[in-house]
Amino acid sequence: MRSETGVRLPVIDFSKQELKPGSPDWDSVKVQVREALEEYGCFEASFDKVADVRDVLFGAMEELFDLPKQTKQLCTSDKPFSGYHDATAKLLRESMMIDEAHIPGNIDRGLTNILWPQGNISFSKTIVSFTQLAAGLEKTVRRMLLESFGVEKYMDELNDATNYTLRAIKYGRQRTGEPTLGADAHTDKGMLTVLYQNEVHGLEIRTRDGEWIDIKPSPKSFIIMNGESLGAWLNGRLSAPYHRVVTKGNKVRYSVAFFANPRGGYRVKVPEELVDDKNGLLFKPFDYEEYLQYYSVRAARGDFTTDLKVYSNA
Ligand SMILES: O=C(O)CCC(=O)C(=O)O
Ligand SMILES: [Fe+2]
Repeated sequence: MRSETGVRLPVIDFSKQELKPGSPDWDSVKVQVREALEEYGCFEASFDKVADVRDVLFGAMEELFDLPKQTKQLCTSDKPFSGYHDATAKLLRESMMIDEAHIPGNIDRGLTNILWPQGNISFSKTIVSFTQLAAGLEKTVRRMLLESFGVEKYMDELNDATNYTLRAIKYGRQRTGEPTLGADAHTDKGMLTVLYQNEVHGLEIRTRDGEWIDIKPSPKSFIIMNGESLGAWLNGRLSAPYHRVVTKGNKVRYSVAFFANPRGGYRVKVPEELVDDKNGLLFKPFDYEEYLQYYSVRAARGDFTTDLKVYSNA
């Protein structure tokens, strides 16, 4: 976790049994979450339970990406970045993304039944257990943040408006040994991202001082990252960190990105409690999926700089 610059991402412990709202442990973790997101836009969340699914999860990912390309390509979607995306001449990254991944049955319908028409119960079970852990952790972090900004009354509204999207990613082996770009520098567009990876590191985060730091999470940790939509909803009180993936060795890197995104059709609007004479409104209400569409057109041209400060400036 210590990079060449000496900067270390905060590690916050979410494994305590008694992490219940209002408890002393909860209040202490809440303060750490807010400070880490203010400083870095992300942190390492230590969460012992994920160790139970680790081996089967990366086994399932190997099984998925080892399927023939024509099979993977059956998973399609109209939404930007969703469905299957093959590696390109520029990037060794393959990805498979599924929407509303937290709804029981969607993993079967959108993924397993298409990839394995004869069935693959263990694949579905593995992915569903992972999404439940990740969604639980995302809700805990979001509740802490909302409490910390005094706007916890919006928790249920945001829950109803959340589309959890799961993206399984494979960064292929590269034989040159040279550092290779796996994901261009970008900011995540949704509310919060929960990342989990195998033992091959490569994620880098840009600090406020413009330095890139290597992220080397423990096998028992997720990385939690703030997205642009949450920053905008909080009227600019948090911002989304630029990050990229650079792989160096000749081992395959698997990661799972679990995104909490606002559902299409829901207008993301800054709560009135966060706007006053000293804090004027910075972001106009916006529809996340319209914004993602707008961004994806630019990203396809290699422009990853679009952000809500431009798109939705009040
Ligand atoms: O693979 C990773 O660790 C990061 C992936 C990522 O940044 C993304 O999918 O938005
Ligand atoms: Fe990202």
